[in-house]
Amino acid sequence: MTSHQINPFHVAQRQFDQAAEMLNLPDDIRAILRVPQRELTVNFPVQMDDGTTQVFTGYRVQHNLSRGPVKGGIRYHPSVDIDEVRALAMWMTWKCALVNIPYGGAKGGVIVDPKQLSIGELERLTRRFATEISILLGPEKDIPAPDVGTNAQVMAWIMDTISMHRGYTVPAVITGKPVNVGGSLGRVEATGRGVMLMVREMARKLDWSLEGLRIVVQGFGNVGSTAAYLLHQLGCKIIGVADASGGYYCAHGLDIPAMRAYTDRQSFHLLEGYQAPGVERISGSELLELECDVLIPAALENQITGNNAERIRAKLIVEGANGPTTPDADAILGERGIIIVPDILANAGGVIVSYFEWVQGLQEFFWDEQDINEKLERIIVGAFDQVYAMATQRQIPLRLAAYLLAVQRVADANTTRGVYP
Ligand SMILES: NC(=O)C1=CN([C@@H]2O[C@H](COP(=O)(O)OP(=O)(O)OC[C@H]3O[C@@H](n4cnc5c(N)ncnc54)[C@H](OP(=O)(O)O)[C@@H]3O)[C@@H](O)[C@H]2O)C=CC1
Ligand SMILES: O=C(O)CCC(=O)C(=O)O
Repeated sequence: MTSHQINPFHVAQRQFDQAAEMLNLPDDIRAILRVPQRELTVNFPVQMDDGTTQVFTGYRVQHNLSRGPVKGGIRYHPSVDIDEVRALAMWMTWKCALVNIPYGGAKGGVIVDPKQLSIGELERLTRRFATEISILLGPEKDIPAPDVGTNAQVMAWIMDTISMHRGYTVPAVITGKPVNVGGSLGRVEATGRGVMLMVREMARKLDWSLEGLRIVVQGFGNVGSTAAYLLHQLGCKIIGVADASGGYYCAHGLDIPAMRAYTDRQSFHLLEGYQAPGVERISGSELLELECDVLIPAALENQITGNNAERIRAKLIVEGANGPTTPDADAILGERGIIIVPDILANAGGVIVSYFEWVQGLQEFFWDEQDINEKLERIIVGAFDQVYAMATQRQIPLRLAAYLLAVQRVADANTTRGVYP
């Protein structure tokens, strides 16, 4: 099966089923948690620059609302489909529960390649999509954020659109906004910062020095490029990075600040065309299979599967992306002794600082960046310690330990609230 044929929702359900079985969850709770609570599909028109009208399809899925309003990003990508959004929404539920912030999980997406749109088309698409899903949104109901293909500017348009409908500014309806319209300091870097902290914590457990640690990063967008940059600053050697255009490899370590400066100058932040002495072009699959200490998948789902898991030569995988490793690959990597810090922990830095942004927006009192980074570190390292302790005590993989903790919390909230009548 190729990575495109693996259904992410089936993957998410398999992961849940394994945890539910080990937790011995009652059948009714299993049935509730196995599927999303609410799903909205919208088909909406957008006027294109050439005067034609195109109809786009988008989704907002709310997986579980038992622990609070739902939270999760909005993705713009040609391969978005309802099952991908369902999976991403379910993973958000577990992620928020694992780091113990008062949210359920949601996700949204539009089937579109944002690179093919003009800035005006992107704004019109965003405002129309926001209007279509606005029946679900609100600071007390559902709070979106950025994901693949969206950014702070897109969040600002969504906030502005919802505010236009309400007749007053509603900053807490969305997070990941620019700082000048109520965004939080530290949010842009938060997911990559969390990934960096997870590499640091796992290195401590393994007694590895960060100096010279050989790291490969797949995906050079918000998450991948920030993680690469922060780890480079700590003295790690980033030997390979890739975006959708392919990979870049240098055994002595890539100049990550220069690569970030290069992508900042390109439209859509692409690496395509980057050249430097000693840097080799390699394919995306070669990049994943490079010999290294740490592999950080930070692009899309289903990158490490039953097809390539035998060829992965990292000692540690820290999942910046959601769902980059399938259960078949998990089993193979586990047998080979490769440790995985799972997505619902490793990339939780983003939603943690989104939580801070929401709180700051609701109270209209803003914190400084040091305060935010310290709070982020305390929460994500605290969650790591809990997961690591459980995994060690029960001799199970970190992913399973994370699921046992998270799923139990969500199940408990569901049970405490009760099923009416
Ligand atoms: N943004 C956030 O706060 C959070 C994001 N995540 C997850 O992190 C992952 C990345 O998100 P984010 O960084 O925000 O997204 P971006 O859109 O900022 O970046 C995505 C990156 O992945 C690259 N990419 C896409 N397809 C491939 C491929 N086949 N091989 C290699 N690289 C590829 C893109 O390349 P190109 O530009 O060439 O298309 C781009 O560099 C996703 O799984 C997302 O769900 C998780 C938690 C929070
Ligand atoms: O910041 C958020 O609210 C959610 C980010 C997100 O989509 C994710 O963690 O996958």
